[in-house]
Amino acid sequence: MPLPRQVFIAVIGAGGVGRCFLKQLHYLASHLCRDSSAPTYLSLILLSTSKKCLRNPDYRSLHLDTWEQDLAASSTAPLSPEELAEYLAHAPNKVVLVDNTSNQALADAYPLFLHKGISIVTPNKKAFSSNYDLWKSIFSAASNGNGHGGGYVFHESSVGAGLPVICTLKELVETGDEVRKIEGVFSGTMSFLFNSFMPVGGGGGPFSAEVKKAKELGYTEPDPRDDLNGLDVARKLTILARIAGLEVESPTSFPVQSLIPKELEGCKSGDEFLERLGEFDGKMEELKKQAAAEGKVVRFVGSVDVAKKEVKVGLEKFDASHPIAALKGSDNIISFYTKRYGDNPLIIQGAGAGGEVTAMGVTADLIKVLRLLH
Ligand SMILES: NC(=O)C1=CN([C@@H]2O[C@H](COP(=O)(O)OP(=O)(O)OC[C@H]3O[C@@H](n4cnc5c(N)ncnc54)[C@H](OP(=O)(O)O)[C@@H]3O)[C@@H](O)[C@H]2O)C=CC1
Ligand SMILES: N[C@@H](CC=O)C(=O)O
Ligand code: NA
Repeated sequence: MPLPRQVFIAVIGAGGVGRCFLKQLHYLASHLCRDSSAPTYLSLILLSTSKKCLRNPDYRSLHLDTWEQDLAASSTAPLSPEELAEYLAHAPNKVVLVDNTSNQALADAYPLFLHKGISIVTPNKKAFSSNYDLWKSIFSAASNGNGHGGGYVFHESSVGAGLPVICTLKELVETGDEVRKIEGVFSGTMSFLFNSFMPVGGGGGPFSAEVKKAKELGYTEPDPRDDLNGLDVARKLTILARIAGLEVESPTSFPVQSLIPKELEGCKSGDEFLERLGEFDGKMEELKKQAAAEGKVVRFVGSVDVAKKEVKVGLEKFDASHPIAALKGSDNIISFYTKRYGDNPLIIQGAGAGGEVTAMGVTADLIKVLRLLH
């Protein structure tokens, strides 16, 4: 007999973000079940990486305190998205799927999960920034705002990690403000790279060494080339532009500046790319010198001009006194220019990458779904 107000959780991906999410889920589950007035029991019923899967055939709970050893000991292969949807659709309680991967096939299956009443929370940008048809299928299958029995979907951490970027933009739009322009630094990796390699006042180590550091710190995409080619920022701007009402077809349908040297475009793997990147440190030093000669620094930025229907992504020079030049660490800064806010934009700033802050956005989205399910 299922416990009252029990919700099943299936987690795909246990990397930098996934393992922080599992820790936060453990905290949340133990707090929610102690609420004597309305306890909610969260049960982890499936956990999968690209190589292994952990699940009990009768949907019995997995152990949140020993998942790592249990997963390592498992010899069960991961399910395909279709098998996963089937398995979760037959669960005797409501299910929330937590996609902590950057997998496109799983993202393509979101409409299938939602149609089956399975809710989704995720930091994965792929579903919301690929072709516009997928975006439409996801939001017509989801119950968000139209309550027709599908699951709910939330993806706050797909832009600005845990920073409240998507919910803020949605509230501006839903309350009738006119969003005119969104601009800023949207990549934790790019922010870290340029803040460290080209700090205001001079100094900074070789560019390639900072790229390796950003990967070690868990800021980059699984393959750091997805950050350096500008596509990660282009995906985030595609998501924001769509929420602001622009029908952007894909993240490659507007100008995106890539920092991948032409000679390294053919690298077979991210590791080969990282090994050879040092050969191009001289070019980045040149860029730094040119900007310094004008008393400026270079930063990787993006913008959505809603009125002009223009999106762009690339390098720009900034005076040392500009707030973008003064960012630290992996900070993002995102400015919303709207009719209500006039010339003084609404600004959101803070860490834009990292396991804990990204998982926080995912866990907060899970809490939003739990409130809607009950
Ligand atoms: N890191 C960050 O700061 C931020 C990340 N994000 C997004 O969060 C997501 C996760 O990022 P991060 O944790 O850093 O990435 P990692 O590479 O550290 O982890 C990815 C995890 O997903 C698993 N995985 C990949 N493909 C599949 C698949 N087909 N089936 C099951 N599991 C799969 C991997 O399995 P295996 O262990 O077997 O390789 C791994 O456990 C990405 O979409 C990223 O864009 C968003 C905001 C910030
Ligand atoms: N690789 C991304 C992670 C968050 O989306 C970044 O660096 O911003
Ligand atoms: Na966010």
